[in-house]
Amino acid sequence: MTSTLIDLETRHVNKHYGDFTAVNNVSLKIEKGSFFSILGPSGCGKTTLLRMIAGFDEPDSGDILIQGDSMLGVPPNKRPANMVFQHLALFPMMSVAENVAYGLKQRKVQAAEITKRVNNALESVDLGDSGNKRISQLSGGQKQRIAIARCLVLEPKLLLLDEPLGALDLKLREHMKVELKQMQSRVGTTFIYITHDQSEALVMSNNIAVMNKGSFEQVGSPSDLYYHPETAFTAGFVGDANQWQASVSHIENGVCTAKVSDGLTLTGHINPNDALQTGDLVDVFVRPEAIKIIADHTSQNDQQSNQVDCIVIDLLFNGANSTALLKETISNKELHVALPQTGEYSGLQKGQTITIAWNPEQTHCFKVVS
Ligand SMILES: Nc1ncnc2c1ncn2[C@@H]1O[C@H](COP(=O)(O)OP(=O)(O)OP(=O)(O)O)[C@@H](O)[C@H]1O
Repeated sequence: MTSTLIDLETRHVNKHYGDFTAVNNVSLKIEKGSFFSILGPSGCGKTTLLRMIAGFDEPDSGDILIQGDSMLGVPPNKRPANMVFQHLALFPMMSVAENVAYGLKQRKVQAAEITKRVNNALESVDLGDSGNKRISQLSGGQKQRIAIARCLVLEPKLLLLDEPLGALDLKLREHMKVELKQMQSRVGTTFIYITHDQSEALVMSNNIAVMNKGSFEQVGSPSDLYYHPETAFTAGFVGDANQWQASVSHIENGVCTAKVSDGLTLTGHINPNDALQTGDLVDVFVRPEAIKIIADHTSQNDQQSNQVDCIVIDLLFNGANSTALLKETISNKELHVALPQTGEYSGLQKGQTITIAWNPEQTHCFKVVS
């Protein structure tokens, strides 16, 4: 039986700045050769965690192991990990190849070996023909790839990437997402990528840790996090969602019915980790693509669960991601509904009243913790 190799393990890692807890009891295991992202809002502790993995900061307690060896007290340059920063520090006076060779020269590697490894590293980032160029001759995305090649040439076990696409414009960022994912699977090095951008994390990663206020909320594959969020924070942060707060009136077989204060009734799946009781408040989440427009306005005196009349406020065209902005007529809440590209709803008009509905299976309810 083959056992999975773990490249990085953190055990109950904590980091405080005075009274403030920046990283709170974080334990994780990252498999060799995977693309792992740490996703969370600004200030949640991502960079602090990555800096401890790289060795720029030490944890107050807990342990960090790379391929089974504790890294406590090991300086950054002695760890088999390299870090790519958002603002790269390429040397403008050197050629591309000299930039990539820099770390190997510092390590006194022989000239012929340096040439071979630099060429391989440039090939791996698809810039095999750019060795003689000046840094100023490269585009933003090419510079970012050189920064990665400069780390890959040192053959680290872990490549740590701190929001490396943050400084690029939107179009280039979209392009680089795909490039980075392909590059990682080509070289096979374990990538640990931190970002506040959920679409970057979803597109590139094998696994993602969602981080909030110094702790991990959930670790899982992109589709796990998207379809089976385990906390309200994950449901709201990963992907788009419509959200209500409602009071639970009935519980049966893992499903609850809850009423929004103005009368809208919602039915959805209860988070298995919540010990929910009648009368509790729940946050209820429904994805825009889970909602169906079931009819032109049908006047209903008897409101059914997960069904409501809405007025079309606006149609937000964004190619395949087009949505309708609606206002539901019971609580006046604004909702986003995905518009399928089949042309099904092409006749929709601003100001029109329609009826929408959605399935309890695609509705997630989380107990509000006061
Ligand atoms: N050296 C420090 N001294 C005091 N507080 C710090 C220090 N470094 C970070 N912090 C605080 O710790 C928290 C986490 O910071 P960190 O940089 O890890 O967040 P982040 O998730 O990477 O955010 P961003 O996406 O904005 O970079 C923040 O509230 C920050 O103000």
